[in-house]
Amino acid sequence: MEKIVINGGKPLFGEVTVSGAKNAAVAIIPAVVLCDEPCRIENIPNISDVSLIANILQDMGAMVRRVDKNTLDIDPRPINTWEATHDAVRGMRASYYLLGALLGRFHNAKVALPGGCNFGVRPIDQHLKGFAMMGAHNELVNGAVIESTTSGSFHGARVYFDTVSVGSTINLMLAAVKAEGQTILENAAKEPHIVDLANFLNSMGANIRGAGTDVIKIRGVDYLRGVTYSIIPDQIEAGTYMAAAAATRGKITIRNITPKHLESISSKLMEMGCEIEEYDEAVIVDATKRPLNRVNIKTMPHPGFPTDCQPQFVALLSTVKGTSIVNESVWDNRYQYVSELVRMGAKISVEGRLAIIEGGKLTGAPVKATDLRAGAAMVIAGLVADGTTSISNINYIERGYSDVVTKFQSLGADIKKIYLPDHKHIATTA
Ligand SMILES: CC(=O)N[C@H]1[C@@H](OP(=O)(O)OP(=O)(O)OC[C@H]2O[C@@H](n3ccc(=O)[nH]c3=O)[C@H](O)[C@@H]2O)O[C@H](CO)[C@@H](O)[C@@H]1O
Ligand SMILES: C=C(OP(=O)(O)O)C(=O)O
Repeated sequence: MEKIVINGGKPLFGEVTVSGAKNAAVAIIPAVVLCDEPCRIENIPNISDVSLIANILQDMGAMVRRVDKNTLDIDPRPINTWEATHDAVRGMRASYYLLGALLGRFHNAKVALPGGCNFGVRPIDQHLKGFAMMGAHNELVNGAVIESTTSGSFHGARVYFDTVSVGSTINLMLAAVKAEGQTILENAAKEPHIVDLANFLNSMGANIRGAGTDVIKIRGVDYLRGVTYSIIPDQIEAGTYMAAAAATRGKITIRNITPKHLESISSKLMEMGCEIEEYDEAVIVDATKRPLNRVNIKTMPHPGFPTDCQPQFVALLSTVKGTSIVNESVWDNRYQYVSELVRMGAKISVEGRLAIIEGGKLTGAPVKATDLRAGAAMVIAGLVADGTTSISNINYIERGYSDVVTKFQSLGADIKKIYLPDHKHIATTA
């Protein structure tokens, strides 16, 4: 078993470089399935979700070659199946993008239901509604696999999403890129990774307009050429380091970022009393100047405050005097980690979608990562807490954070990863 162990209480100082965005990488890699030539993808984060989706493509016949730690060459031409039903597919959320990509390429797809972080129910009704409007017949097989089939014709459609959904917007873009005619997506999500995916597809010859607004128009094309493409910086990883700098009352420079993607996070930190200096591709967060203020936060689809930074900011607010209220408006059940922060002395009560946080002192404790960003929240709490925090289930953290231990070490944190022998059952004799 592996754990992250932190001796807390040291403010962070120095510089850290953000990796490529997880949620862009895990959409762009399956999008390569639609391409008619090989592609090179750069600035790929070194995380387990990327390895998993790359392995899934390889199992389907794609030639995948790791050029270096952050670059993948993918030749999708040898893929000769529209089935992805093995266990790895269930190991991550974004594997459901294979539904849109395979429908787009083969007009048929059979893909296992996805996994990903557990926030209660994560429905895919809007994805399936869109595929059906484009001519697919969707069936849930044995409660575990979605089979989407067509009689050959797969065409554009006007799809109005009942809810703003990142996954459905991406999946429908993938399905529509090579479909016959025009697809119009209304009430579409506007996250930076949606724009990145559209830029990637357009660089290959797709015809997508409006990504980043709530109406996206896609005219189907016949051929997508191979390209070299570099993934955008990770907004959420950047937001995590920003929260960590504030929580430890430190001052850090975060490089390889897009300031525009961080506006909701920067403005919340400024409201708390942090000083933020923005450059073209860097941001400095300075929390050394004055005591921080309590704030309220409501998570929203982009450009609102991202739900994927909610746990990290709850950890930060647990250290800030006064009562802060966080309203999680995207997910029904994204506070499962709160009981772990409470072990560390945080005073948080959860009422439905609200977390009410009474800021104070944190003390090191053994805690677990209950999901990816919950794990990041434990790291932030551990960096602030008096004493030692050990975090288990760090495989969740490694789903989405490249080199998290070395990056925090470079900011002066006393943090390390340890390997513990697995507990063996010792047989007893009568
Ligand atoms: C791999 C990836 O990019 N994951 C992100 C993606 O997840 P994901 O794409 O799964 O999240 P969505 O944006 O689709 O979900 C947003 C809301 O819409 C609801 N919904 C979604 C689809 C659907 O068919 N029906 C429906 O009701 C969900 O229950 C949720 O309440 O966006 C989330 C919201 O920013 C982030 O937390 C995840 O990190
Ligand atoms: C929830 C997340 O990821 P996923 O949708 O892949 O579970 C996340 O990145 O915070």
